[in-house]
Amino acid sequence: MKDRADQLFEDEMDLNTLFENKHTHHTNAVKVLLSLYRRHAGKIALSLLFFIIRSSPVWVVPIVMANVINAISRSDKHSINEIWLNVGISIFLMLLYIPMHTIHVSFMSKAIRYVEAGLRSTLVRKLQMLSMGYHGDLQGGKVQSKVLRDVEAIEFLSRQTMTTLLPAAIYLIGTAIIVFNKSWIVGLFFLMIIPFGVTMVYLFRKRISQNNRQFRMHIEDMSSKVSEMVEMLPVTRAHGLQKVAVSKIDPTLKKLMDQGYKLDLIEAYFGSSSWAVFQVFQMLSLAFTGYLAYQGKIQVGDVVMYQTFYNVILGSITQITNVYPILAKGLESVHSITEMLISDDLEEYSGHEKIDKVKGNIEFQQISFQYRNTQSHTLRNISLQVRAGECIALVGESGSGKSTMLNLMIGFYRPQEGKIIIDGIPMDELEMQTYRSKIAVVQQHSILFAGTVRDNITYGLPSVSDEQLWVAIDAANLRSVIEGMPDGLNTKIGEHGGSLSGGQRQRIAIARAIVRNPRIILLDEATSALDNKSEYLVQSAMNRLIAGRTTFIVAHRLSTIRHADRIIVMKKGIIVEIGTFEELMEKQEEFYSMQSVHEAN
Ligand SMILES: Nc1ncnc2c1ncn2[C@@H]1O[C@H](COP(=O)(O)OP(=O)(O)OP(=O)(O)O)[C@@H](O)[C@H]1O
Repeated sequence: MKDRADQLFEDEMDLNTLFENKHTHHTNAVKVLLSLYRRHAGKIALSLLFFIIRSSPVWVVPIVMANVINAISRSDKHSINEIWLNVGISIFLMLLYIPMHTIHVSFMSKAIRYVEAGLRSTLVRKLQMLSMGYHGDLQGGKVQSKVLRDVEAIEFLSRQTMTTLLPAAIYLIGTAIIVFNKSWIVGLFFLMIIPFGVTMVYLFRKRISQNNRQFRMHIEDMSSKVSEMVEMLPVTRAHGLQKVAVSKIDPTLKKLMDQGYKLDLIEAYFGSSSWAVFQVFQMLSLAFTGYLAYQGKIQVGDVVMYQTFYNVILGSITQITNVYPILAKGLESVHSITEMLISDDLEEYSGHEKIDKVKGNIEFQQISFQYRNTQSHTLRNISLQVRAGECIALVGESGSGKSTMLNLMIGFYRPQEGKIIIDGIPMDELEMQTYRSKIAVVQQHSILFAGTVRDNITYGLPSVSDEQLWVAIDAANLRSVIEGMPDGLNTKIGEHGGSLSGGQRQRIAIARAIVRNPRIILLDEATSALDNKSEYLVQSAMNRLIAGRTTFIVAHRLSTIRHADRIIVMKKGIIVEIGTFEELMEKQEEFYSMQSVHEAN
């Protein structure tokens, strides 16, 4: 039973609705960021309020300094108590900084952390909703880069906005108000710097954001190449192709390095130019207020005060301009994530009809199917009726469309023409999650994850008793293997099942299927040769799995083909023959010739 608090947290974390209404691919990154933070507006307002209180020394201290200097320089007009009072107020405000700053950070951090966790969780949810076609197009590394790197950049952007940008803006506005109150001539002089800052940001803005976009693309490219390289590692080593593999990555790294260097240079040029311009202005300001004091228009202490205020204004503008490149980088990441979150390339089927008991009758009606980005149809005009409990072997040359048939049955892809009907209900109307919970898929390369043997077998099932588990394990011929493991069912297996043999991995996948008690089984029989004993163990486990259930097997072994109720022979996306083993052998056509080639080999 899920905790109520957990459920509330989960609901709050799901930001998908925020992106659902946006059908444009040019969503403004700033707007997206604002909508992300909208639900935390209260926390941010409180955080800023405490920030203003904690920052009060910035404005009070220069006034105190001026008061003290003026009191000293005109001691005939001021009492010594003024000095004590001024210093006392400053010290009080400085001590107040400690609690006020902590409260300010705690409100801010809550808002940022929520958005960060919310974005990650929304991305993960979206990944589960996107179609298999989308995942096919997108390389794995890119997804990782979005979930890890881009969310981090957005967190950094938020943090910079709240710890640098907004504070600098508050300092700037607060100080300007005080200076204008004291002397509008000095105020006007100070404000002359602002147009300079704005012009500078504008000039650099375009170049920096273009460079950032290119840099991000290079990083995504690199991470997908590296993950591809890691995946290919066994093949690469086995063929002694290490040099080739490395040389495929080097040019990408070089491009990334060049682009990064270009970016650093632009940022350096941007930073140094603004520094120099502002320093010159500071000297001009000293000359200006010094001149006013010389003329007797302001007091000596005021020169110090204005100079300090000038530094605050200068510091704020420098901070705002310096933080711009970081903001640009973060906004680029917002853009990258938005791309994925607004994608409407969702799961192909969205029917609502739940079937409680799947019997396993399957009908293909005139199916034609073409993968996206391909020129021709992978399946053409497929019609087939399968009774519940029947075992169908799919055979045919490589690329003839056997795995595609299985993919269509799982509902990964939707045929452009024709219908698939399950127990009389068209797949379009079916609620996919309940339907799929009645299907078991055993692939050629059994996908295992890092975790215990038990977790791998019961994957995703809420409650499986030990008794049910052992029945499945026995049926999959795994008892002796598991009993021989150091921690039995709780033994950890490495990622992708690295510590198990091929046959053992297949049998774990078979146990995973058996424990689900599916009505429809889709099997991609492993082509890799197992030794006789292992083959026997896998085969007998498989026979127990498929007994009495509708089964489709992409079959490579003669024993499997022989025992199937019907064999479907495929060629270039169409069904060329259907029949039992004996019938097809008697016909002496496609299947017969395939078998003779097979035997000759
Ligand atoms: N995701 C995909 N996108 C584009 N084309 C694909 C995709 N998957 C498969 N194809 C193409 O569809 C055709 C049929 O592939 P399929 O995997 O169904 O064949 P198969 O009969 O199972 O082959 P094999 O026995 O080699 O596994 C092939 O030409 C293949 O290149």
